[in-house]
Amino acid sequence: MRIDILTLFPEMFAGVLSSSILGKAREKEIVDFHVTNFRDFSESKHGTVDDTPYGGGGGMVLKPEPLFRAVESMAGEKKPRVILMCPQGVPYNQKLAEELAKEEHLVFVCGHYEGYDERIREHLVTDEISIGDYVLTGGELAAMVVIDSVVRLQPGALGNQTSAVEDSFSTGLLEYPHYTRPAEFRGWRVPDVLLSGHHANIVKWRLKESLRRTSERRPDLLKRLELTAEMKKLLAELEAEKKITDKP
Ligand SMILES: C[S@@+](CC[C@H](N)C(=O)[O-])C[C@H]1O[C@@H](n2cnc3c(N)ncnc32)[C@H](O)[C@@H]1O
Repeated sequence: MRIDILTLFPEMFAGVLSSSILGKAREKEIVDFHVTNFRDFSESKHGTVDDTPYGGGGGMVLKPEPLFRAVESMAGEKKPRVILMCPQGVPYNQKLAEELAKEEHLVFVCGHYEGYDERIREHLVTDEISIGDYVLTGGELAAMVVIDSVVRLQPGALGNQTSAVEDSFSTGLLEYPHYTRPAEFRGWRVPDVLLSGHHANIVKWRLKESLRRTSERRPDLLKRLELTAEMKKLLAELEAEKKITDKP
């Protein structure tokens, strides 16, 4: 997979793209990152990339020419998916991460200042993504969030460390709790089933705890999920347990 990042602050990416899973994915040639300062594509000799808004008002607006020229310089047989990081975009989630992870080439456009010339939205980008209902100073941190979540889904990126299949959201549920050694710490014991070595019981316990956690923390996720017969049974068990503990 190739990932291009168009930014006015390329230095922000150095640590993130060379560390941990992303750094290893790059070393293993699973992903190829290209970070470009789109100021280099400015038509003005001073490298101007922004201007005041037509109609007046505060803040500066990113001009269309540098970003169009930067994207158009990426000659390739297939047109890349060009993603504008933007608080007005589609809310980002794991489903979208999985969809983007299948692409061969992604281009991230990181904005700054007040916003973009609307023609960038209308005629250059294919997607607009928001990482949440809050406003950042620039699109760089938002792009890093999306890139991290997409790269870790590439085959081989996580090595044999772990699998993304059971992660929260991939299954439609929040993940079950984890424990490691020691089996007892300050009097708090690891659930017996995890020490039992009984694989089928462990699988069942994990599913039940995933359901418990999701129904407690994110009931909205449960509502969207197509429940299997086993899930329904486990949810009924959880409900019965709740009734017992709720008793005065
Ligand atoms: C200060 S913000 C501009 C906000 C804009 N005036 C608005 O109200 O929509 C500057 C840049 O940060 C990025 N940004 C800010 N919040 C974001 C979010 N929640 N998700 C993705 N990108 C964001 C975008 O690239 C945006 O162009």
